[in-house]
Amino acid sequence: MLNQVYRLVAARQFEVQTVAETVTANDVVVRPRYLSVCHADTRYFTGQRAQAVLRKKLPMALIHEGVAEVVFDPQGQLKPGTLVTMIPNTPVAHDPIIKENYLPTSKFRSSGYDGFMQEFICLHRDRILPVPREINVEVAAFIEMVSVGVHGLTQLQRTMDADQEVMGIWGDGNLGYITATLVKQLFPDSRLIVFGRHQSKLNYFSFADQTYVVDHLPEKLKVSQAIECTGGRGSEQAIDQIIHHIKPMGTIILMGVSEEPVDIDTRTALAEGLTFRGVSRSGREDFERALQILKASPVTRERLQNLVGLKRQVRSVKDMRTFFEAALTNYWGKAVMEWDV
Ligand SMILES: NC(=O)C1=CN([C@@H]2O[C@H](COP(=O)(O)OP(=O)(O)OC[C@H]3O[C@@H](n4cnc5c(N)ncnc54)[C@H](OP(=O)(O)O)[C@@H]3O)[C@@H](O)[C@H]2O)C=CC1
Ligand SMILES: O=C(CO)[C@H](O)[C@H](O)COP(=O)(O)O
Ligand SMILES: [Zn+2]
Repeated sequence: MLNQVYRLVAARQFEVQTVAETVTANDVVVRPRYLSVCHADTRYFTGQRAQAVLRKKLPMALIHEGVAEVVFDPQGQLKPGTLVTMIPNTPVAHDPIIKENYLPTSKFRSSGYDGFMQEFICLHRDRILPVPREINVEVAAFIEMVSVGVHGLTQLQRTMDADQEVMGIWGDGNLGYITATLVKQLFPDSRLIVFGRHQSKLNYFSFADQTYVVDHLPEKLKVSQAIECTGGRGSEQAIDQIIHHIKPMGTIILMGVSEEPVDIDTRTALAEGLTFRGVSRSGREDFERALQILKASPVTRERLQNLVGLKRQVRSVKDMRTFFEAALTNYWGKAVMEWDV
């Protein structure tokens, strides 16, 4: 099969390249319909990664969040037109202990391997899952980020002590919002507090029990467990604040990505017996759990609909660049492309 792949070749520059691909009986060919932008993609688009990283990874098709429709299933199990979510992590090995998203051999799309900005995508059949009809296509575009939130909270459940009284989320952006909606489903009896930098963004978290702008925290405020969803330079301040506002022996889930190493007050972390758990990406089981939650919970679907911040049709290489530029200045929510190339 000859495929058109839309690759980032240098900062802010996309090019179409024709690639010959072999479709085996274990694959399914899909056509992307709606694609959603992650911070990881904008870091490549703007050339924010280290030069050595860019040299190694580009040219590469961006995007690892998206929904597609089936074009051809060699086994005839999936009908053409079936809406599917695509799992960007592609494991090439199995380990009884290490999850697929932490295996160094796994290939992750739009991080060294071509992402979803393609005419067709040929995926192994275990890398797609049908999307229940209850889920709106724009929300379906960012199921991957929902699955990362699910993975983070699953890891929290496996690590934390018995105290579920107050869950604290640091970060008032996309990941913070998604994780907050999931906390309401997975920890229904807990109080949810969201900590952010912008009152105008915190206003969207109307379902949280409390929100705070981070420069006005009551000294005595304590959370039982904490989830960091800030990333970038903000994560140092967030981690420091978490260390000083979490109860002894609490667990801190770290999800934000920082280009530079950040300082951590280990003296206090040691004295209070804190646990830090890094969480990155997700695997098939997290996608399955995310789909179950979305199917079963109309209120979660409604809340996630509020996260669609920018939606535009993309039909050409020129549109791709214009869309990414618009995504960079989009203040609230996910930027979703209606992929029509
Ligand atoms: N682990 C994983 O697998 C994944 C990680 N990520 C990462 O998560 C991070 C967040 O992504 P996303 O939500 O899309 O980004 P957003 O920019 O939408 O959200 C981050 C928000 O956190 C705010 N913030 C910054 N510093 C603090 C602070 N100290 N306390 C509270 N809030 C703060 C930011 O404000 P301001 O803009 O003013 O700085 C911004 O509003 C990124 O680094 C992204 O790469 C994303 C997906 C998956
Ligand atoms: O967004 C993510 C998962 O959804 C990850 O943060 C992303 O994959 C990290 O990749 P990279 O190392 O290329 O920045
Ligand atoms: Zn991502």
